[in-house]
Amino acid sequence: MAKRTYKLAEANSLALAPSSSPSEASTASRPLSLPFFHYDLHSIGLNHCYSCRLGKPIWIIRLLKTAIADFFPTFEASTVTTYTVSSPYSPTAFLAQIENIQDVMAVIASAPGKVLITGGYLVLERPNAGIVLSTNARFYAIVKPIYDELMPNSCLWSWTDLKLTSPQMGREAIYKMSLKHFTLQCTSSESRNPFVEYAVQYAVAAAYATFDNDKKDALQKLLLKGFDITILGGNDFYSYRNEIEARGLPLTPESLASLPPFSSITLNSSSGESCKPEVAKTGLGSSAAMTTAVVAALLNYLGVVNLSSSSGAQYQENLDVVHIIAQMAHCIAQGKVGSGFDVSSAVYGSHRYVRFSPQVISSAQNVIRALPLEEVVSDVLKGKWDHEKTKFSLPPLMNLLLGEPGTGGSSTPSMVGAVKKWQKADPQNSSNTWKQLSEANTTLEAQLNLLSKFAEEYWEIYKGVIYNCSMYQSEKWREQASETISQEIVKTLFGARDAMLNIRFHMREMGKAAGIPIEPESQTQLLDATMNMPGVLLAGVPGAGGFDAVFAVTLGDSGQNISKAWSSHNVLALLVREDPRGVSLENADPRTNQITSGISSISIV
Ligand SMILES: Nc1ncnc2c1ncn2[C@@H]1O[C@H](COP(=O)(O)OP(=O)(O)O)[C@@H](O)[C@H]1O
Ligand SMILES: C[C@@](O)(CCOP(=O)(O)OP(=O)(O)O)CC(=O)O
Repeated sequence: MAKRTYKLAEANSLALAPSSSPSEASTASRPLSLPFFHYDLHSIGLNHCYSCRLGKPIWIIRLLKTAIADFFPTFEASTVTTYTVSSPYSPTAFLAQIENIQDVMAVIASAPGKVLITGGYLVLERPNAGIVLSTNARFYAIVKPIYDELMPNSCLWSWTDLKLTSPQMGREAIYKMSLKHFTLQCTSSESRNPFVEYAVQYAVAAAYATFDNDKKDALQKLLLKGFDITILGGNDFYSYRNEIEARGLPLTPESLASLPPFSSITLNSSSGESCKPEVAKTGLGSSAAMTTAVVAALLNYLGVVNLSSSSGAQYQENLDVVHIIAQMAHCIAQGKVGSGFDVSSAVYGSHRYVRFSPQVISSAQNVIRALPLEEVVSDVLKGKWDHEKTKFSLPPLMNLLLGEPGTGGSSTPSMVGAVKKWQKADPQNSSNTWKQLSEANTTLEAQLNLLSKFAEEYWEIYKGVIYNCSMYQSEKWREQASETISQEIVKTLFGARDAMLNIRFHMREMGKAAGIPIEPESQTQLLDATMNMPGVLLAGVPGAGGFDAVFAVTLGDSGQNISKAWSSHNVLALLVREDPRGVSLENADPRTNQITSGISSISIV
């Protein structure tokens, strides 16, 4: 066969597009010029990896083969003798990644990060609602057995092994888990991860609580093989401003895109800055997405739920089980029952949320438990979960944009504590502010829903208005509308803007009264400047506010210009966008996808 070179057209899409020459192929759409390596997979020993995995093809080979087979339906493995790849990974790094990535037994689940655009603080109390958008930032959990075979006599053991790896934090913790009480003992001295620890305990207890005796025997065997759990958070969850500055790169999304996937996480120094959390984060809800991904992967692995077909009533019931176990684990690990919107969006995706009544998980909160964990979990599973989730998404042709003004974020629990203290100390003024905030939140939601309705009923007119307005500052929008429907649409755009301005005003008042920086002065200046940029509908501080990344809702294609304008304000536009998908199972280790998308060409000889 003649040597031919193909370009991998899209990240993660395995479609192969012919390219005219190898040199053209190797410059395929990479954001920044990284060093490229060209090598033949056989020469770096990939054949060996291929054959030593009990005859099971490892992902990379399988994916490459699928890609090639798609292109040449008659392709057979034996007809290809050489795969040459061009990749930003050196041969050693490529192999090291691949060695990490295999195993047919592995269950991989992912859950999204979120942005709470309305309802910060209020959503803590029923029946206030919050609008939460899930994002394309995803957290992954990979669960597989530690041992392929059961050890002799292992059926007599009452402990199993748990290994938890967080490569981005350089952490690995080893535990022993009691199969009787589901307690965990950390046998390595590494720092612990309470979110994952509770996720494991509750997921295993949920399996015992729901299985009949036959299934319990099989469960016991599976548990005795141990759990090997790897957690990986997408770069979007973390702040990389310092790295970008240290590398001398511009503060742009392109620089962010040039970072290796699943980069190491920067820890904030604990030099007395009480407002700074442990990890330098963007505020997308990493702990909730992590807990949800681990719970979903484990519940699937153990056979409690089956998320592999994503429709129907059974699927919804399965999601509800993941939601309950993830809420329990997240609340107990955090040491407080928050509103739960972040776990809810990690499970269900974008929606309008009303919290669950906190007493539904009170039996899990009793430190001195009279009941075995299995019964506690069973109780909570059967409890009256009264949270509400209503479909919500941004109106068409509108985009979510996030900008990071500083680095490191704020600590939410201390801000919530301050607001609660103010509510107690000044009940009258605080309830007044809450009432006005609640009205403004409702108005914004209504205006956005109305815009979606206009899009549905008058698509062409809607599209025209949005694209026209996307090019101008809001003060020029009225000039863009000549007839009644267009004028109504523009009026609704202003309705949404005004509601947001109201929300911001009352959030600032609340911050001043409670003595905390909900919309600090620096953010006010940034948000005012942003709302005056062409094509910006609205901007605000998400969730609890503070120094986390700010959000903007932009019209049409104006986002790119806003990223540039932010860059000149020393604000880093993130790569995050709205993605309404909630928790899901994945076909492959995300690091494999990154490898295949990092390969710009394959030459077949
Ligand atoms: N990749 C990771 N590996 C291990 N733990 C992580 C990882 N990402 C986040 N965490 C945990 O989650 C915590 C941050 O969660 P949280 O305070 O809820 O922030 P966020 O605003 O992102 O939700 C971190 O302090 C850490 O304990
Ligand atoms: C104050 C809140 O209503 C919203 C907090 O919103 P954030 O989005 O700031 O949350 P974290 O991910 O915990 O930082 C508290 C709550 O509802 O839990």
